[in-house]
Amino acid sequence: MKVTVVGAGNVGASVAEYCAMKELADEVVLLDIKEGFAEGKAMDLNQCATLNGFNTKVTGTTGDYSKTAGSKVVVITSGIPRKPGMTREELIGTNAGIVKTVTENLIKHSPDAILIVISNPMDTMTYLSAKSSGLPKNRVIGMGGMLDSARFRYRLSEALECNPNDIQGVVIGGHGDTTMIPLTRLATYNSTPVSNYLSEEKLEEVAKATMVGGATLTGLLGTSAWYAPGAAGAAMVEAIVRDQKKLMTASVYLEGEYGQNDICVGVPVIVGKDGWEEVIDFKLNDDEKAKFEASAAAVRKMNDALEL
Ligand SMILES: NC(=O)C1=CN([C@@H]2O[C@H](COP(=O)(O)OP(=O)(O)OC[C@H]3O[C@@H](n4cnc5c(N)ncnc54)[C@H](O)[C@@H]3O)[C@@H](O)[C@H]2O)C=CC1
Ligand SMILES: O=C([O-])CC(=O)C(=O)O
Repeated sequence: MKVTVVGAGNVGASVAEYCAMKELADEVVLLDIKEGFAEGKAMDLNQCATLNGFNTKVTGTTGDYSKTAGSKVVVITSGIPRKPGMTREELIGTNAGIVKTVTENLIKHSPDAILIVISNPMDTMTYLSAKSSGLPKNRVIGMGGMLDSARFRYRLSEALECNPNDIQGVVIGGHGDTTMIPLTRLATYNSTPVSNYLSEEKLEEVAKATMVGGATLTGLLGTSAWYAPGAAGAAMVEAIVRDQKKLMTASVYLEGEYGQNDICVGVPVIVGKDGWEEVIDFKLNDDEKAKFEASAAAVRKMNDALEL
């Protein structure tokens, strides 16, 4: 079984590394347009096989899509990342063209694949991929909410001074600095509401830090993050190839769910071998519903800039 990752940069190489480490496929194909880059990353990763004890083979290619043929899952990370001070939305001018071309090329060689879109602005790139691939809606999934939820859980664990794995928490809505919605009301510490332990002010602080999580890292690193984005991408690959039926937040094409139509935006979904299989209704309260509507409106405005 084959998994392809397009874009062998920071995020793509990280997705490929986690996929190899977890042996999620027999072969992981890395494709990039920069001459020799994907081949180099593949060689470096293959030289980890005996050190980390994995049997997945990594193949690198400069733009040869025939090597990606028959992939079960493809992960799209190609495009530019933001620099400090930029928003994700500012990347649309460059990344829309890249994501559209890449999607079309991938589908020619892997018509049965499930697409995981990571390139930013992710919700709009997922919508573009869904439209330009013509694939059934369940086979196009945007990765953002898993990362944002992981950051939310981590920030909550810092505030509670506890193990992050004891925290449950979900972020829905758009994957943008102002559009994501950390669902503080539903977050728990081993099944007990986090509000039992943290003040309103502290919870607000955690939610705000979560929303600008990507921007904070971009400010520190000079480019955007890759370890947690790579791990989140690989977790979605795993849910598909191992048919885990996991509840994950992902950007998917909505037809009435959460009151939205003809848009890809982050909602809780079950992920398994067929892609995203079902949207789960979290029964939002009025305040959360209003935030979700505003978030979807902002994503929709960005989608309007696309030439479909
Ligand atoms: N959805 C999310 O949660 C996250 C999204 N991102 C986004 O992922 C994207 C990639 O980020 P990084 O890996 O840090 O950037 P990077 O610059 O390290 O890597 C991007 C790679 O894409 C390649 N590329 C460009 N055009 C291509 C094409 N037409 N075909 C094949 N490859 C092509 C480049 O040569 C480069 O190697 C960015 O748009 C970034 O904003 C990053 C982190 C999290
Ligand atoms: O912040 C960025 O531009 C990259 C990204 O989406 C994230 O790390 O959440």
